[in-house]
Amino acid sequence: MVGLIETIKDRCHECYACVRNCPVKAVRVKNRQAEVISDRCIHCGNCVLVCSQGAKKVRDFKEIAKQFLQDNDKIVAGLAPSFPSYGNQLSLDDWVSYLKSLGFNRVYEVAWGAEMVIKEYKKILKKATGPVISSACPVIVNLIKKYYPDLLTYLATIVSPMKALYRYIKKIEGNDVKVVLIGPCLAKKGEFEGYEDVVVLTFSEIAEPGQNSGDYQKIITASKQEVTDRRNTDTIKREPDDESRALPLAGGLIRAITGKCNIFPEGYNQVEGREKVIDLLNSIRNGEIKPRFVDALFCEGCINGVDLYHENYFKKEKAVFNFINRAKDNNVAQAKYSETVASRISLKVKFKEDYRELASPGEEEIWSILNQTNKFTEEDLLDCGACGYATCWDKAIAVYQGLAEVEMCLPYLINEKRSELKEIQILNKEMDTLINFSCDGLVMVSKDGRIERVNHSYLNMVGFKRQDLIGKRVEELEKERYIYPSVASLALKEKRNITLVENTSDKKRLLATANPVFNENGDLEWVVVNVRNLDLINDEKDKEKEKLKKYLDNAPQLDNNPEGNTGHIIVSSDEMKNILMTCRKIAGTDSTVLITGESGVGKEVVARYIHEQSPGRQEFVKINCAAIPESLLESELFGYETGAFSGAKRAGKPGLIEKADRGTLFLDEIGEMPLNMQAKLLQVLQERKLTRIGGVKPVKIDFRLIAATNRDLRQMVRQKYFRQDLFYRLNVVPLYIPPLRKRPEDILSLIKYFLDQYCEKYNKQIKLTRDAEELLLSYSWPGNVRELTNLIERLVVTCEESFVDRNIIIEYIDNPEVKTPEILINKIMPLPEAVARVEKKLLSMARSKGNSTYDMAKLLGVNQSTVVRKLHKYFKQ
Ligand SMILES: Nc1ncnc2c1ncn2[C@@H]1O[C@H](COP(=O)(O)OP(=O)(O)OP(=O)(O)O)[C@@H](O)[C@H]1O
Repeated sequence: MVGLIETIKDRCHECYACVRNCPVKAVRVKNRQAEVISDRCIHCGNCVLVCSQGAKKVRDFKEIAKQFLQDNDKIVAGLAPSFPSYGNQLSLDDWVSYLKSLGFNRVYEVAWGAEMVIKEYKKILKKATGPVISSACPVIVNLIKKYYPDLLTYLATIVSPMKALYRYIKKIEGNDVKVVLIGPCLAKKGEFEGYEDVVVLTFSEIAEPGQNSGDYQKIITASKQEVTDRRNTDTIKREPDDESRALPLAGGLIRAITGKCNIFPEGYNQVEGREKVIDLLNSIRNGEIKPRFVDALFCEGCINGVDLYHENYFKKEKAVFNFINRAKDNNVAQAKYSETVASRISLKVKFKEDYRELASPGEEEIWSILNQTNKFTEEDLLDCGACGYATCWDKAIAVYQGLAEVEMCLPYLINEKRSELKEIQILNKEMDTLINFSCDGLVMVSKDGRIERVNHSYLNMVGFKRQDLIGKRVEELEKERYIYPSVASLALKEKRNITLVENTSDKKRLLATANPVFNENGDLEWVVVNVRNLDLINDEKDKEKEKLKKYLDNAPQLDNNPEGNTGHIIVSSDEMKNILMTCRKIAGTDSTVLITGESGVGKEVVARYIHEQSPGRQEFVKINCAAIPESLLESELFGYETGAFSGAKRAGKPGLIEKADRGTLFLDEIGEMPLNMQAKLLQVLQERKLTRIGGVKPVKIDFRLIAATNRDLRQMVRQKYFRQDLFYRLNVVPLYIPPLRKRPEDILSLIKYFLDQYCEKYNKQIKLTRDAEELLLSYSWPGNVRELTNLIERLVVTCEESFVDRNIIIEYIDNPEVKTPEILINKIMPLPEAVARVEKKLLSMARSKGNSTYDMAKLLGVNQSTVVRKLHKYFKQ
């Protein structure tokens, strides 16, 4: 069913003013739009008045009125007695002239209907003893029908003045007449809904009827002379009486009936305005008062109806009094009014109850709704009223009843948005970091061809400053031959990936690939361009590369290493060189780094390297999450305030995180951190603030976090042992350190380095033979660099020989696997030797699987005697 008041989609911006101001909560918020529920609405129009966005639209009957005027010869208007208050306060003469210029045959004052109705009230009040509530205001009628059905018997069964006039017009003008009633009230429109021969318009609607239908403004300025001929020509014996014309003023009806006003508690009561009306109805319902008659108006008099609401009240009141006192020229002959006809018209009406009860939830259901917006205790119920409901409890009930949405809670939304914003800001920062530290040039171009983002590498390549490029059109740069041909411009035109060589004004050649990015509707949004300096790619002697090589050859010193094994970081493999290069690139930022790799590969060494490379960073604070007992971890990390718990030091203590302020916090073995601590750490990372145990004031901290683990964190996230949100927060710059066996180039450099170190330390002279080196090279190093340093130290300390060969080394490697080292072919060797190695390896594998030489023979697909022979050959068994 189409309601009288609709919401204009998209104009509604969730301010909930209509929810707040609807006296009967007939506004439902659905999909973030506040819509009026027509069968709960009482047509008071408050929602229309309070909506600052103009999102509430009252159904338009202007078209029907226009149709009446076009199609009918017989059309009359009824003008409500509040007309003097409207706009420029035209006289009755002017209104009649104007309406006739629109095509109306005759104009009736609704005051005639009021006169009929007043007579009827006088009649029934002579007899009635119990409460009689006036039914002249359709909002009051709707309110009682829908929300006070128990008071329906008190509602006067008399039609409103407008309806009385309508019945009179039909009688006097004939059934084929069409009627347009004009007044300030929205509810009157609803009162006549479903009628085919009558519509109700407001003063504003008739004063601005649209282009070709008369001109209200002209009438305002026209001289009386010009419009005289358009006046009513019917003669009447008298005008409506003053009381009827004063009906739109507060207490108008009671004054007309009794000649006095507001004489409660003697039995007659006058009540206007929504709060007072509702109080009065509640009091009657509860038996607290029993007035004989109530003149009830929902607005403060009809002169305060929705169409007149914004005008000054006293100006409006004065205008009506002036009209009654003939202060203006109102000598227009009135439409025909016959008292005999009027006296024969029935003014009776029957009102039907229209009460619809809503489901009421139990306490448990209400709390479960409240929980959804983080309200778990009474203290969480702020009752701020921002959602339109006076209390959080009322709002939860409205949610249950389908009138409100859970998310309508402003404090909750603000909190959510705040964290979202923080998240976005962090993501943005992280994205900037990634973009800026990419070696490739990156450019983001909007769909209208303007450069929106560029990274440092790109600026270096093209030799422009950021401000010279941002907002510039790629086509312009192409035209001016700064960067040409433009791959972005081409991709924008052709909407596909394109790679080409761009030239710059300083004669550089750039290999540029443009990738168009489309939105979900398939429309082009941006073009992202990836750029590499072609000259650098091609030039082997490129300065950058030389610089890099030089740098890596003279790797910097590390200090403050608790294991005390190394002063250097030794790298020879390309993998490790690349890792160090990334470390240097990110050193200047505060991006979080996650270092993964097997135990002993050098994760801590790399973490310290990043710290050393970071300019201005103060302490390097290392926390081994696996080493601190769970019960102490929180106080160690966060510190505590004086007397935070029994046994706490009297003076309190800063935590390790606080100690890392302006430095680097290295969380080793992060995978071992308990889940509850993970949540707390996440909060610190998000807010960059921490609160000591027992403290209330958060302390701001600025640190770079480097986390390391040898566990598979992704797998742990899947198994719910590790928080996904924390994982993403840590995995901003992921660094994976490969195991030593995957980078044999590092093995020999490390052996040489540690041999020199320990020989010097223990004053020894030891050299490794070639086959000893080969054995170490082919060993799988399950304990990685740590195992290597230990082995070398043990060797130097305990070995008496100056030349250590393969057989000696075997004794130092207690892992049985080494005795059958992994087949690693990194050099040409005699075929028999290679065959022997393979056979030995296969035999040892078969021996670990099979229980007997027969089993081994089966596994290897040879005779048992062959197995015995080969075992003897290789293992002397
Ligand atoms: N590239 C390297 N150059 C010199 N020494 C290294 C290198 N990599 C590791 N080390 C040494 O190996 C030992 C282990 O390194 P580190 O503690 O950094 O490994 P890790 O991967 O963090 O170990 P864990 O898994 O126990 O945390 C240390 O003594 C360290 O100095």
